[in-house]
Amino acid sequence: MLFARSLPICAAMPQSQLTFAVPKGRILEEALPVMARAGVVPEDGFHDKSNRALSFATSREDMRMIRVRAFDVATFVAHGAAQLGIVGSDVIEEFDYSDLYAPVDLDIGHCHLAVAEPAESAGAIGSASHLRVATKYPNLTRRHFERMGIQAECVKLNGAMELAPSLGLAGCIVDLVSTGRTLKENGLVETSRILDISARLIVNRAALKTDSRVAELVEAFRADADNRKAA
Ligand SMILES: Nc1ncnc2c1ncn2[C@@H]1O[C@H](COP(=O)(O)OP(=O)(O)OP(=O)(O)O)[C@@H](O)[C@H]1O
Ligand SMILES: O=P(O)(O)OC[C@H]1O[C@H](OP(=O)(O)OP(=O)(O)O)[C@H](O)[C@@H]1O
Repeated sequence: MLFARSLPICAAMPQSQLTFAVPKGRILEEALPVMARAGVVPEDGFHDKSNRALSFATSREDMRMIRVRAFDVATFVAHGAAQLGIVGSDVIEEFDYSDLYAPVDLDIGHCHLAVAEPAESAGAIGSASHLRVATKYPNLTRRHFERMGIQAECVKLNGAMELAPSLGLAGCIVDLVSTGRTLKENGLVETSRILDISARLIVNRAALKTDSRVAELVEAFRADADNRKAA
């Protein structure tokens, strides 16, 4: 305590490292140019697919980039382990973390969350009072069906949801759709659209309040998004 009080206040004190979390899959390709325009470029090793490192230096000395699963981006940022991140609004809505703030819609990673049923019995769930649903999004799914007065029992899967109805695991699925090809090729049809999705810049609320670099980055991403909208 005595030591902390006697520390001199020095303007040139080194700043702590910022951590920027990005999802490792499909959003990444679209996110990298957006990040570059905001002044954040990962080191060359980031693009090497055989590289097993998860944390990378960036063009900013005071920032590293971590590459994690999409759902984990929100977890790292909400807990303050990363100050900033990019993630789909599906993930933000599913978790609903109070410490997470999503100030900029990046207008990339567009898709939507939908209910899909077997083509041969499409519409059948409308009359059910209880349903078994395969999904990666149990919270959004329960909320959606509650609004319809249907109790949804969710079977949590992490991928290949489309297999569940034909194998008797669930009556329908709630999953992401972009081209619709996966549904079609697996004998399913979309019967209800739940949520339109795009990728967002997310920040930890406490970091935004206490670190001016976070607020500056939010402004840089916002200016870029506004420029693209105006173009
Ligand atoms: N067709 C699509 N299918 C899945 N996600 C899509 C699609 N189109 C856009 N997205 C967005 O991409 C996000 C997934 O991002 P990404 O693939 O980069 O993460 P990931 O870490 O590889 O995901 P996972 O945890 O499934 O491995 C979704 O949360 C969604 O917001
Ligand atoms: O409408 P489409 O363009 O066909 O895209 C939708 C598919 O893409 C996603 O899966 P992904 O490829 O991310 O694999 P996953 O099943 O492992 O999540 C999603 O879960 C759908 O299965």
